Amino acid sequence: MSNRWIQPGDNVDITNERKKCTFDIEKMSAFIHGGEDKLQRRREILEYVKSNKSLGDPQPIEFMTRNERVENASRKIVEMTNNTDQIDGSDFFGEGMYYQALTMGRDLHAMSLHYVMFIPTLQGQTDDEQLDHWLSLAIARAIVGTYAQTELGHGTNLSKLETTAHYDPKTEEFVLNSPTITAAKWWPGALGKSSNYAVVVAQLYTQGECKGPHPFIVQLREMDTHKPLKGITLGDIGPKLGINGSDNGFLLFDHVRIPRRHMLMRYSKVLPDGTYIKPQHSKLGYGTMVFVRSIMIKDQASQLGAASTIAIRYASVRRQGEIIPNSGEVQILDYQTQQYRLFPQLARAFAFLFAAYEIRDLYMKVTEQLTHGNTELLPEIHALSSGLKSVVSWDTAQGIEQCRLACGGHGYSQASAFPEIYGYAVGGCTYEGENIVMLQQVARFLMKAAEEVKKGSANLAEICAYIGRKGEQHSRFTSVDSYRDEDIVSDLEYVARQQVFRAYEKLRKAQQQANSETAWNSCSVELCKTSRWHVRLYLVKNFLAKVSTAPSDLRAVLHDVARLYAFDIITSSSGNFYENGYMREDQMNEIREGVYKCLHRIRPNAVSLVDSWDYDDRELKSVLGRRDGNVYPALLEWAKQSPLNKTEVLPTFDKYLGPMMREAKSKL
Ligand SMILES: CC/C=C\C/C=C\C/C=C\C/C=C\C/C=C\C/C=C/C(=O)SCCNC(=O)CCNC(=O)[C@H](O)C(C)(C)COP(=O)(O)OP(=O)(O)OC[C@H]1O[C@@H](n2cnc3c(N)ncnc32)[C@H](O)[C@@H]1OP(=O)(O)O
Ligand SMILES: Cc1cc2nc3c(=O)[nH]c(=O)nc-3n(C[C@H](O)[C@H](O)[C@H](O)COP(=O)(O)OP(=O)(O)OC[C@H]3O[C@@H](n4cnc5c(N)ncnc54)[C@H](O)[C@@H]3O)c2cc1C
Repeated sequence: MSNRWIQPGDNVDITNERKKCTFDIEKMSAFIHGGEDKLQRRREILEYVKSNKSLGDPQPIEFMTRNERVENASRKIVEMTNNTDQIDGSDFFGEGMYYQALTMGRDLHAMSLHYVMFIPTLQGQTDDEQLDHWLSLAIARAIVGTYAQTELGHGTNLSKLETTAHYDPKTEEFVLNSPTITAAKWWPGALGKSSNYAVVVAQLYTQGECKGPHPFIVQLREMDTHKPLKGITLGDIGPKLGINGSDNGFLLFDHVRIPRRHMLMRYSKVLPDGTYIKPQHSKLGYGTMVFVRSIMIKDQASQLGAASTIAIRYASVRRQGEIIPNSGEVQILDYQTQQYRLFPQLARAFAFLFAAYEIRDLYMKVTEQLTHGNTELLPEIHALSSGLKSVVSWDTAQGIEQCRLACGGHGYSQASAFPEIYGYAVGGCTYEGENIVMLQQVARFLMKAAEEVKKGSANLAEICAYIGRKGEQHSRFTSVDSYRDEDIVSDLEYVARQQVFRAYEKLRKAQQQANSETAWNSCSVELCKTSRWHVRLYLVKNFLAKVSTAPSDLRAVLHDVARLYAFDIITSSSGNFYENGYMREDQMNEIREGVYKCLHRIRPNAVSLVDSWDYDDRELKSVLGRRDGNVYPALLEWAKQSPLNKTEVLPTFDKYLGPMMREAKSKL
């Protein structure tokens, strides 16, 4: 089989790995990315990005100051969006995200929120007339916007946001105000210096009543000078753990007046006389968050896939220590511990990517239904997107860190790209809803389903139908080889169902002794566990189902990866499976052996599996993970670019170290 990843001059070890591959990598890449046509488009976009020198960085961004990063990112995003004819703009999830990943990397930029939240909010929250006016301006880039919801004092609890929008029927205007310091908007991406417009979420007051948080479109800066408008104070919030190419900002209003029609009125409205028309569903205004939570799953999968690619490629070229004395140093990928550390990360990346396709499809279905006023699927998409966002971003952050550790000392260098990948991805545990909080949203959905089952209703959504099933009393497991996909699912369903009812009963008892909010809090650890099991079950089920749709010659290797994902979950929570004698220790030990078998089977294909994800060096931006495996000379070249190496002797020698040593010597 030809292998496009092998080229002359490559490291011998990585080339030998590629020669061992037992499947068609191009076919696997096409399966991973949704078909041959999609793969072909990726290659075309990559060629374009490589050919346009203005889309590149003048030096690795790790060596830039924050100001240089912000400037470099702004230059590139303008160049990138000058050339959107290179992609199918309607395919944000595929071509849009890939084009931006290749060009912008993981540092974010002046327009990240413009594309991820500002435009989607205009699309989702405006009425037809407003859409006509604002969308064309935003798409043409005549205005640059962000999404300003979180405040210094409140991010999670939206009902307590303090920014106010009082309606004045005399002038038909809203008056935006930040009555306290804690009302300052804080965090919105590109708010500090880049955006001149924002969707601002504020408490709407009309006819003397507060109607809760609503979105408004607000001009922040003068069009020509870019100076803040009167009554508006704003700026950058300073450096962060990651995404330092983005000017996340703060914003305060001092009685700023905006026209009535700047309230986004697709769902809620304020009429000229101040009459409030409420939305058909109270959470329709939260739609943009659901959208971002849904697209985050793919983004996170892609970060974990990248980390796995870097670590697995590096482990194939790094030789250290011997397994058999005096037989030569081995590739560190041959150590079982290394495989145990890395292959489950790759398996997770697959599981998350395949779930991302599902949530995208569900999101599109919900959007279509909403155009007909049908809100039936809102609770389901809210629960699934919240749950996946939480579990996936957590596992991704832990997985990236494992990949870094697995690369030893070089993993700690920014040359590896791990610090940047981690800094970028771990933000996902917090933004779009803090993970623990979002898990509790899932739990609300699950507790309602449990209540339905207790009442004898069989009318459960497919996603939680397992809660209503009787299920087996004992695992059907007899041997790893005969452990069928449906048995694996059935075992996970057992544990997930047990956990649902354990939390349900605990909550019910607590509610008999306290009010429902206090009761909820006293059960919230168990409730979060319930949500995690629900999501893990979903991920395993979906992964196995997706593998069954793969071309037949890819199924064996993918099945090993999917089983590793499932076995790893089962064995790392063995206690849950022993409960009520559902599984025996000898069965669990066999599944543990199954993990090692999977590692052994995946080993020869490991490099080719990560190659199949089709990351170009341009996207990985990692010296350790480079395609050709020539890591050591590249590390030396990378280090030479450090600004500290511009001169042989730093001023610090004349100022501090030189005098110190001279003085010490003179005293000897
Ligand atoms: C050029 C770029 C191209 C490509 C980019 C590539 C990739 C992009 C990928 C990633 C993004 C990259 C960069 C962006 C980086 C960062 C952006 C970050 C933005 C932000 O963070 S914006 C701010 C987000 N904020 C939050 O998420 C706040 C979290 N809080 C909440 O959501 C709610 O307050 C909370 C916690 C859900 C509670 O809400 P509330 O108090 O109002 O409700 P209740 O608890 O009383 O519940 C009532 C009821 O309503 C249900 N519900 C809640 N939310 C929803 C919803 N959204 N939809 C449907 N239903 C909802 C809830 O479950 C209850 O139901 P019940 O009564 O149980 O039936
Ligand atoms: C990188 C990044 C980018 C961001 N971009 C934007 C943006 O563009 N626009 C924007 O508006 N916002 C943005 N945010 C803000 C982000 O949405 C919030 O930080 C997030 O929603 C969490 O809210 P919080 O900061 O108030 O956390 P808090 O709610 O204060 O969380 C602190 C702790 O309290 C716990 N906690 C809070 N409430 C509960 C509860 N009810 N039950 C149990 N535990 C609870 C949490 O679990 C957490 O452990 C961004 C944040 C980051 C980190």
